[in-house]
Amino acid sequence: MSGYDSSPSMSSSLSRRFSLFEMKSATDNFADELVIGRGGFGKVYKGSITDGENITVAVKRLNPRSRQGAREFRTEIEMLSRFRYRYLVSLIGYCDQSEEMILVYEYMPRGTLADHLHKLGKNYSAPLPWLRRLRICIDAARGLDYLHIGTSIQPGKAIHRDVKSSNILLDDNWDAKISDFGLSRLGPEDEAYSHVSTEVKGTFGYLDPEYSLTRRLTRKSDVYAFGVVMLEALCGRPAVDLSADEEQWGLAVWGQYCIREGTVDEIIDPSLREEIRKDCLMEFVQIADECLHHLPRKRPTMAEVVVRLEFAMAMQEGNDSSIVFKPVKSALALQEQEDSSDIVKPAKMTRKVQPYFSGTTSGTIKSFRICLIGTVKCINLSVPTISIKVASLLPNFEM
Ligand SMILES: Nc1ncnc2c1ncn2[C@@H]1O[C@H](COP(=O)(O)OP(=O)(O)OP(=O)(O)O)[C@@H](O)[C@H]1O
Repeated sequence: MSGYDSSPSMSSSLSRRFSLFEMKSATDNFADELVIGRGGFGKVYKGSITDGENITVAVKRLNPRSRQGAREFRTEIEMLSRFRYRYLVSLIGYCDQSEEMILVYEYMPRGTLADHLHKLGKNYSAPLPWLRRLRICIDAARGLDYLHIGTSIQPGKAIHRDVKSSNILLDDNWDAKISDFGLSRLGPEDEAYSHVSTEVKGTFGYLDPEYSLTRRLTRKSDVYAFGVVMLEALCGRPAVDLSADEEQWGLAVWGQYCIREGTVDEIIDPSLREEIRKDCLMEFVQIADECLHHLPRKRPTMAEVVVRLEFAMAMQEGNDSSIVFKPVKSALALQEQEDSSDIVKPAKMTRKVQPYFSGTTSGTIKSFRICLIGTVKCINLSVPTISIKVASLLPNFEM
């Protein structure tokens, strides 16, 4: 029996149900040469199915022994059958036969935003130009806005809960789409700040501190994570970098500190310095800073983020030739400078990770690195699902 109960309400007429035989022939019996990626819940293969014509697909084979995986498998099908939009990756179908749980997606040939930002030199030779990064951010923001609010034709009302650069996929035209809905939640129905109480889930480096503390999940937790993605795009740094100096381990805190100190130039991706217009950079940095505000209600909605990113893009595309890089402070930073209690200063961290909050909760850390600072040793762990005492990798705040 499969770990997934495929009641008729679960499967959508829009998603095709494949047999295991079809999945094996699509992936040459799950051949290793066809593996294009690995996530915490299994391998992803490049495959081919026929539906009148040959279609290239991405086949995600989940670990059948993972109970958590079974839940996420069901959620992914429910969400992607309900929400269909050009900025969300499309689910073509699924297979739930003989203990197997397999998802079939449209194939995204240019991989993930994370690949292009953090795997330069491996699969990708040239850094992404600034305009492309901006467009990718706008596409991803549109996808999230749709998920949060929907359109007049199709209401949204969901929270993604695992927004990160490795869940932003890129197609042939560099159009970006949000993927990985296994952790997402439906609701709440009404205004942006209403919440649902849930176990704390997500990925370190992107977790909204307020959600981590209170378990009150709102759309603003996605906005926070999106702010981290924006900083990644600007800086070319991962959300958590344990090989950096201790005060720079968490990009969210480090980035905000630099924004408020007017030292963004220290962390901006060097390949972008000649490209970014000052006014565009100011706007971009200000949006990111607001997305990362410690109070969820002070963060913008994704709809506002879309509009403002489009504005930033218009600035970048303007004809004015004053493309200069100068350190900037966001308006928010300037406004809050008056209130010193709001200024976040990353303190020098002690060697051991400081708990930013505590409490036993279930975290889906699908893969992370433990780096022994000062040595070159890195251990890659892949843990399907674990229960943890949550300790954020963010440094302590000096108040
Ligand atoms: N639709 C797709 N088209 C092309 N490649 C894909 C697609 N979906 C996933 N991949 C590749 O497979 C990799 C693993 O994806 P997956 O969603 O399983 O894990 P992840 O999001 O990277 O990590 P995790 O889900 O564990 O947090 C991705 O990084 C990407 O390279």
